[in-house]
Amino acid sequence: MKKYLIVVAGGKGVRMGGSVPKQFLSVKGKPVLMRTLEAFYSCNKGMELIVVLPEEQQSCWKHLCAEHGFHVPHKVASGGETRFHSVKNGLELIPGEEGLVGVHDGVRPFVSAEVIAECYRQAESREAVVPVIDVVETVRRLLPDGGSETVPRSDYRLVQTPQVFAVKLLKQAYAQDYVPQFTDDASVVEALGHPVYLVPGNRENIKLTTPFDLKMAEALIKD
Ligand SMILES: Nc1ccn([C@@H]2O[C@H](COP(=O)(O)OP(=O)(O)OP(=O)(O)O)[C@@H](O)[C@H]2O)c(=O)n1
Ligand SMILES: C[C@](O)(CO)[C@H](O)COP(=O)(O)O
Repeated sequence: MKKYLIVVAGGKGVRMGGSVPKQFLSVKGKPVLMRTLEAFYSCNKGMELIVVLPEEQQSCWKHLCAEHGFHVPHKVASGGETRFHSVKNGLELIPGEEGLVGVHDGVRPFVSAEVIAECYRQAESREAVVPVIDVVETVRRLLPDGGSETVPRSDYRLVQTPQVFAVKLLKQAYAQDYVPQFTDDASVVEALGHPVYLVPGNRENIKLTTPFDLKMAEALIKD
């Protein structure tokens, strides 16, 4: 079955701050986005990769690829106003309705080969698959009166990417109008009434969101 991956890197990185877009930040000598693409390419060289980047960053990306001798084949789509709009732009580069498509955050370079394989494998029958991890701390919910209460953490999971779907289903989902509750792809698919199947993610698969996460990233790289 044909496999696609949309790697979204069209955000502003406000929480990371700094002048270099976070997907281009160097972690142990290599830009984060290259590490992310390599994680998928080393698993499956036949997967078609689509990178979504803000238009104004695309020439910088081209230069970085030349500078690092980066030859993982990929197409480039333009970033949108929100993650939803960026995914939608990436989907436009996928012809027809056959196959499976994953959506992955460009700033999650530590996804494991096992998680990638399992997400795509389960999507063949489930059509909508999301990797999640357990919550390892106690969770409190804030109450309207200003107080708070502990909630059962076993009722919750933390959501990662890649989220993998049947192409036909994801295209149908992204034809809906945007609402701010669409914070990931599963929420867009669920709005159609389609169930989402959960598989175990890997704890290292952090989203590089703040400067602290960069320190974690440096520590996670073995080479
Ligand atoms: N308009 C947007 C917004 C986000 N993303 C991507 O979605 C992923 C997850 O988003 P997040 O980590 O929240 O990135 P930013 O939106 O860039 O971060 P911030 O909210 O701090 O600005 C990132 O790879 C980001 O580039 C995107 O492609 N297009
Ligand atoms: C898609 C996502 O990575 C799942 O955890 C996450 O929702 C993206 O982060 P954002 O801050 O909502 O853009």
